[in-house]
Amino acid sequence: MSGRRALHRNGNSPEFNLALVGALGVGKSALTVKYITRRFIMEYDPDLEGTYTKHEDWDGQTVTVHVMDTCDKEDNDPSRYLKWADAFLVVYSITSSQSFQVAREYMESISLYLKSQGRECPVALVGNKIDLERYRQVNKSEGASLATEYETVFYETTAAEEYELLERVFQRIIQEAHFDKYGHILQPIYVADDRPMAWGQNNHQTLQHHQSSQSQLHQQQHPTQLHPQHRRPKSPKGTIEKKDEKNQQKKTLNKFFKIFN
Ligand SMILES: Nc1nc2c(ncn2[C@@H]2O[C@H](COP(=O)(O)OP(=O)(O)OP(=O)(O)O)[C@@H](O)[C@H]2O)c(=O)[nH]1
Repeated sequence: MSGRRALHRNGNSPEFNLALVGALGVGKSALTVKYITRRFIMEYDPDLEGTYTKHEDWDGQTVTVHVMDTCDKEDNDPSRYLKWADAFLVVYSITSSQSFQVAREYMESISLYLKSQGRECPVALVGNKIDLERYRQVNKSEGASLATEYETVFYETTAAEEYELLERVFQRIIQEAHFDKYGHILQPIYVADDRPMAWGQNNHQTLQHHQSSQSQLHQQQHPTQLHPQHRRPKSPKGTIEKKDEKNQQKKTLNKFFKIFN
């Protein structure tokens, strides 16, 4: 093994706050718990808002991910998660057109909030419950087009089936959040011939495992995912040099995603 590893710039362990938002019943709790525990649990208290933490081993370093399963009620102030989050997953259920409308409203309000703060932040639009295809009310193309409108990535997934189906959603958003927060790419481990290998021991992934899950996911991803330069270009911060450097790194990031897809 060549041991080409990314060293974290400031020596601290990367840490991210991800907020899942969306209408009631779309599966925010199910996705959160599945990501944290790899288990699908059928019922949750609908009024319970919780934050869960997972430590992942990426490229030999511990990445700490805090996930907030939000529960918006009329009198709740959304700034609790808008201020807190480094990245957002806007979730709807493919079996509910109404939840898709709510997702649209979330996309708009998050976008307005970030603009008002001069912030850039990764957002992913996630259509959940694809195991319930026969009850589908929201076409994949509608999801893709909403994501394109807001220049975000788009996934369809399910909390009820293979862990890998949703793992990729979280991994992608974590990688983007890492790039935005720390300015460099969280790299996978490399083997001697420079091919990506496992993402980390705690992820229990082998190359073969990873490739098969990626090929499944490829079917479900919107093409803009493979071309990050086509999305989220708004409100760049910092100097032009910094921007160029970031663009260069984004291209590299893009290359990694191509490798995995
Ligand atoms: N078949 C299927 N059911 C799911 C999936 N995700 C969630 N569910 C079910 O949908 C229902 C609502 O899921 P929750 O995770 O509670 O949804 P939520 O978005 O957290 O909504 P609240 O708990 O009401 O805030 C539960 O009965 C889950 O078991 C999925 O991917 N597939």
